[in-house]
Amino acid sequence: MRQDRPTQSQTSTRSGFVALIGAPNAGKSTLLNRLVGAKVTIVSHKVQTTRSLVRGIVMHEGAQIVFVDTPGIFKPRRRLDRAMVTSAWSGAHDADVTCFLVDAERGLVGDAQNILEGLPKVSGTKVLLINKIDRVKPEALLELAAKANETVDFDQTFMISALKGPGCNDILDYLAQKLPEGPWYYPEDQISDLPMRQLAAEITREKLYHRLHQELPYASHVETEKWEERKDGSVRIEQVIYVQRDSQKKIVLGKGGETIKQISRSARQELSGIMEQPVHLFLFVKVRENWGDDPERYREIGLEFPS
Ligand SMILES: Nc1nc2c(ncn2[C@@H]2O[C@H](COP(=O)(O)OP(=O)(O)OP(=O)(O)O)[C@@H](O)[C@H]2O)c(=O)[nH]1
Repeated sequence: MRQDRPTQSQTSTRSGFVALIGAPNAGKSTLLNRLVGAKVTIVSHKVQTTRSLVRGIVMHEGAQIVFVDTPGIFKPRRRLDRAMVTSAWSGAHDADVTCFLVDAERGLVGDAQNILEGLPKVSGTKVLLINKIDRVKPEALLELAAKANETVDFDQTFMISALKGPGCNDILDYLAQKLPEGPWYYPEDQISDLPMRQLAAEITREKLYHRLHQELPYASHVETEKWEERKDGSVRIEQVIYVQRDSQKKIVLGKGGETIKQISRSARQELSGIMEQPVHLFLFVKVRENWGDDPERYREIGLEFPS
């Protein structure tokens, strides 16, 4: 999964992989987008938004820090769940540094506690990030930090608010000096390794999450099928939203196609902004009953198909 370290000898630079792991909704995607300074991964108030490993690249004080945003780790039930959780742990096992993000308000309960107990098996530097400090009293933070450090001997602990900013720059300062010496993996101006087609599909999926409040988004999946750069400088993108039932298709379309129009409009606006060019976005909804059991769909998302 991770790339081999480039072979040319260079000693003045540092580089490495940093996995962000945590329970669903801990704030991993929010943190990654803040550290990178741009949107590379989707955020929603619903859990389990991130499905595969997304890399966000930060240049800081001569170091290239390649963050790997993992799906939230939770007790898997469906096949898709299993693939997501396996992918998250493999992100940690491959990394030079693993940052465990905890939601300060929720504390070390349920999934967060299970991850904490699994962390001793992960090698490399381990960092505790206590997030959402804007939501709790300072005393509670110290208690939480002490409790987590009883189970895992963290190399460093940071108190942060990924949403508001405090503490986030300190993480970069620390990581920049902690990563091993070596040449950079990616060009200096690259901020993500997510192909544009996939990012475009993720943006539409985010709009689906925001727009529809039922259980539906978990049963849906977006793929970019066509991508055509036009002579006038615009791009024409066709995407398919896969759902599992006819009733779900109706919900996505909405009355007179109103819902899908709104989803399309906000996805198009965001994409045009990111790509700095006009975008024509066409969305289609298809029913595919068993997409959750189809290996091809997993490959598209970037996950291993669990047996
Ligand atoms: N108040 C507050 N809210 C935050 C903070 N960081 C993240 N959030 C919110 O927490 C929610 C979940 O954030 P995400 O970044 O999607 O969480 P995630 O860990 O990537 O979630 P999954 O994709 O489910 O694994 C969103 O509504 C964020 O706005 C923070 O520092 N303070």
